[in-house]
Amino acid sequence: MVPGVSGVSRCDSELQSVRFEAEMEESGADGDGPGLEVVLPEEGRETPRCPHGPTLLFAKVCKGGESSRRFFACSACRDRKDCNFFQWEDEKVSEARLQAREAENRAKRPGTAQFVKFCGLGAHEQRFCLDCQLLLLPAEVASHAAHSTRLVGAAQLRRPSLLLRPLDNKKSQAQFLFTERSARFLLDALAARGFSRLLCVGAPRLQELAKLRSQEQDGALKSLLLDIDSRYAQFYRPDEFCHYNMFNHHFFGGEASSGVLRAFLAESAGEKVVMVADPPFGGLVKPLASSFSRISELLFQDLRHAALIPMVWIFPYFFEPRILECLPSLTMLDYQVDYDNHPLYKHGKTGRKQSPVRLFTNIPAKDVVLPKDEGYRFCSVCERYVWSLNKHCSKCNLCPSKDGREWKHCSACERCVKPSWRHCQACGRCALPDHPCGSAHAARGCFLCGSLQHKRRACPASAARRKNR
Ligand SMILES: C[S@@+](CC[C@H](N)C(=O)[O-])C[C@H]1O[C@@H](n2cnc3c(N)ncnc32)[C@H](O)[C@@H]1O
Ligand SMILES: [Zn+2]
Ligand SMILES: [Zn+2]
Ligand SMILES: [Zn+2]
Ligand SMILES: [Zn+2]
Ligand SMILES: [Zn+2]
Ligand SMILES: [Zn+2]
Repeated sequence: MVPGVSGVSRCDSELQSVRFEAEMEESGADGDGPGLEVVLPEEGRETPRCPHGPTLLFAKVCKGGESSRRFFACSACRDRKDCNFFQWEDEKVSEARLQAREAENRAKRPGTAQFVKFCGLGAHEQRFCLDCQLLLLPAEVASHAAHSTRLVGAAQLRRPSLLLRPLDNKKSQAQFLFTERSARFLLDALAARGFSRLLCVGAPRLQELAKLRSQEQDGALKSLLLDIDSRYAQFYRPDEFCHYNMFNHHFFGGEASSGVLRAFLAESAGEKVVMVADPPFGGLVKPLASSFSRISELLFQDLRHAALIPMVWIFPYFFEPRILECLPSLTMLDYQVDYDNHPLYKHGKTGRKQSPVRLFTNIPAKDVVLPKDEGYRFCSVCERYVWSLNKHCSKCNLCPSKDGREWKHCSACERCVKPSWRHCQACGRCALPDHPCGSAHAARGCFLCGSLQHKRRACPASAARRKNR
């Protein structure tokens, strides 16, 4: 295993890691411990490339604020089985090895779309190979004779997310697909705000439902899908899909492909464009935020100021501090997103079993109307729609709940806390009843310098380190 890589939640949405994060959050640890930090490259600095595009630079943060020797690793895959790229930052790589690497990267690029040719076939010729997950042209059928294949009709071609097997690789893509309820809510809410161009980043089901809706409404809604799952290229015209890695803003199809996004954004002058991104739930908030900022730059290239594209970033609530640290103009909404093929994240559950997945958006919260019949209401003080159990606290002057449970006010802490927490006299704060009482952990001191006044991210030592770099 690559040193350190196994210890961090990368592009990973498996249940376990999400639950782990949830438990950390529940215990008050909020992820402020030892781990890997992504160091974003300075402007113009090239990083070595793996088959998934430019790699990311990682630094392991140790107690005392020192970071160990830094290294490059794949941005998209956590498991070495999926991508075993590893290079120390200061390692010298021979020209021969660079060339071999480039040849390997080229060989791993997927084939091009054949959607247009496939659509021209007769109904009795349109075959899909279930084993290879490929649409087959007549000349290709013989080589799949030993596989299970089936005819596909126009209706199936319009719903690729029902035809394709969701990628369930726990350590990479883990595709959780929206329920009709969540997808419909998103499309309705965005249409109500007047958005007519939809950029779906890692949201293949949303793209197909947007397209279906558009066909019913004379092309009123235009959408483009950016996703690392190249199987989707088979179902779309080249101007509807880009093979894209959202952790490093890499277009596998090079200039031609990034040009598709540029054209999509440029054409939207006068039409309102919105981006909906549903990344795999992992810890790589910083690179995601960086990619979304780069997409925004393409939209606002004529403007001097750094504006953010209207967006909805779908992610678990316990990433709120990290997301807001990177993109402070976003706010978290109470809406609970649920998924078809996820055992836990289902609508109607209560307590800890509710979906932890929320919307982070720069659309004003008061304008995103959450459905009353699903249990949301408008808080006129907070000026946003909230979940029914999120009761307004007059002492905090806000609706405090993040996790969907009813929080309660602690007058000693002077804030609202989770229902399972009790005020601990020894620690002088609220915590779970079985917390490690009196320990440094319980006191939530800074990981780097031990101060009780701030957390690692706000540590002057950490700021100094960043500046030095
Ligand atoms: C949690 S699923 C979201 C699917 C969405 N809920 C839907 O129903 O349309 C994550 C999506 O991101 C894609 N993905 C995973 N890693 C990616 C990467 N590095 N770059 C771009 N897309 C990625 C997956 O293929 C998948 O479609
Ligand atoms: Zn890779
Ligand atoms: Zn096959
Ligand atoms: Zn309120
Ligand atoms: Zn309160
Ligand atoms: Zn308390
Ligand atoms: Zn205690």
